[in-house]
Amino acid sequence: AHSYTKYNNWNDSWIASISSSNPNLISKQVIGNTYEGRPMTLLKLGKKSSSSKPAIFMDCGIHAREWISPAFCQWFVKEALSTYGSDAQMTSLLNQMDVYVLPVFNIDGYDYTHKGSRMWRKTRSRKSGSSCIGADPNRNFNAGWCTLGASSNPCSDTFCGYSPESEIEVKNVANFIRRNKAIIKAYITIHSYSQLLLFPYSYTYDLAQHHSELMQVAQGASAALRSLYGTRYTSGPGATTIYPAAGGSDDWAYDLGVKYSYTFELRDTGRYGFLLPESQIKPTCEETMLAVKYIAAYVRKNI
Ligand SMILES: Nc1ncc(C[C@H](C[SeH])C(=O)O)cc1Cl
Ligand SMILES: [Zn+2]
Ligand SMILES: [Zn+2]
Ligand SMILES: [Zn+2]
Ligand SMILES: [Zn+2]
Ligand SMILES: [Zn+2]
Repeated sequence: AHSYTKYNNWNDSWIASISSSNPNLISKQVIGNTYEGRPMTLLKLGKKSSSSKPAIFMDCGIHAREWISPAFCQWFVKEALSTYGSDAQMTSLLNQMDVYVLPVFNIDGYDYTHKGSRMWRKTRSRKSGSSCIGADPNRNFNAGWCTLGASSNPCSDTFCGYSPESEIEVKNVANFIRRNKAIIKAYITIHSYSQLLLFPYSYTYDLAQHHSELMQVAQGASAALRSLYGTRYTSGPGATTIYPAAGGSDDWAYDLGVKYSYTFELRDTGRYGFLLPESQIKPTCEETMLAVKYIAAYVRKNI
């Protein structure tokens, strides 16, 4: 059975049940399949409307071993549906915008961490000529592709792929965002761990055009997050806040024109790392809800 306070392996039973639970607020669409043929189902949250509303796109599970990430996307969907009508921020958000949620980006890799090696990070694609498997989806986007902080060695955990968007999962998501870039006002991608709120750029030390605004919003979101349990986050551009690296989804979305583009690195700071205990799922998700709702509210007021 499904539990929001356990790490569930990917299975479309939750997707199927949650996406049919409230036709006025949630629907689903498959944006393509993974390398191993699993459907990438995108959930669309928002008050049903005949015309398309401005939207936020959020993905989880780009990196297979970062289990708290998909747990958060599931939590967000549950909270959105259960607090719509009672929570003012969530009600306004879903009335005025749509929120697209991709609960698990890298399904093949995520499934492999349950059945194979827990510390797997990449996709599970195979190419003749190499015995090594997969590429790092967050080095495979067409944003300074493979220029720094990535490897062209297929056996590396940060292998950038054979070309930009060579990974079908990356291609599927990039296509959806490209097709909908007129309505997508914000991109949020959830990772772990380190407790960071990152924004462009990672592929260069140059400051983004909207650096000061992005920093302001990040600091507000981190403060909202800290207000619940005191969890401390560091905000800043990826290059100086974590490490310089190219091919990331946030940089790509930003350069496409999605101004509010953020990467979350959730709990913790290294004690458990990727193996965050299930006892921390609830507190981590509740505090992160505050940060995501802060960003969403800011975007909504600045459409
Ligand atoms: N644009 C980016 N934004 C964030 C990060 C950090 C994540 C942390 Se898991 C990664 O290494 O892929 C990396 C890049 Cl390349
Ligand atoms: Zn389940
Ligand atoms: Zn499992
Ligand atoms: Zn990651
Ligand atoms: Zn990480
Ligand atoms: Zn809650």
